[in-house]
Amino acid sequence: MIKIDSLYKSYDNKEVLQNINLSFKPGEIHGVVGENGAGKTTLFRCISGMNSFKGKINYNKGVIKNVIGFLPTNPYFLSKITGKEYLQLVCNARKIKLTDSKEKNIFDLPLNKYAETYSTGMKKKLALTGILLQNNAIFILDEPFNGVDVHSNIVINQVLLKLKELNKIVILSSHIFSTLHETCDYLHYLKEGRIKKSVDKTDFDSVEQEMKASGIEARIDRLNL
Ligand SMILES: Nc1ncnc2c1ncn2[C@@H]1O[C@H](COP(=O)(O)OP(=O)(O)OP(=O)(O)O)[C@@H](O)[C@H]1O
Repeated sequence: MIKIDSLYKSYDNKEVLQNINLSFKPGEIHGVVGENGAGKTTLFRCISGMNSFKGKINYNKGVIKNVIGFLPTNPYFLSKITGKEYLQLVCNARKIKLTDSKEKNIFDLPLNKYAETYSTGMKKKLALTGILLQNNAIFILDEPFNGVDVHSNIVINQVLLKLKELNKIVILSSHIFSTLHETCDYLHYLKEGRIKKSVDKTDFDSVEQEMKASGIEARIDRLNL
């Protein structure tokens, strides 16, 4: 289990996460939702050990960074590295033997091409394949569905459910409620750096309504259409 207690994070004296208290158990899929700039990526970076923070993040089964697969919103690849070489590299990092990259290429990516030349969606799928091959215990997926085609979205949905079945901890962000409904067990609504609401599946609609209602009409009125 991952347990976050009283987490605070500031950038240049500006507090972007305040008093975050959350726990994530194996076999659970958690969605983190919130407007742009609410702090989702910052929270993910803190959990992954990429950001410093105040407070506690404990994992009862060892060191998080050794067992975590983090999928960034926009994965970045070194130049002159093919998709196949990238998969080899991430497997080497975990001392995992990659025997047949062709068979593991579930998104039918052009593995012999340089990864930096891939489209946005292809880059995301390559990075996701990489963390799946690493056999991680924890998956943090920052907008996994964004920029990915419909068929791949269905594959990712199925992958998430498989990870749940395998007792992994999965934490993701998305702005697409229908997808969250299909995959997540819990939703955490982050607003201006604070958890405004945490709900289980039976209450997802209330979060959706609350997010949609937050000032939409007043904003549109300002345009004087
Ligand atoms: N490296 C940084 N330096 C300074 N401020 C940052 C940095 N990264 C993020 N921020 C600020 O922290 C706040 C939270 O950003 P974050 O990227 O975590 O939001 P988010 O919820 O992931 O947004 P989005 O939905 O647009 O991806 C924002 O106000 C952002 O401007």
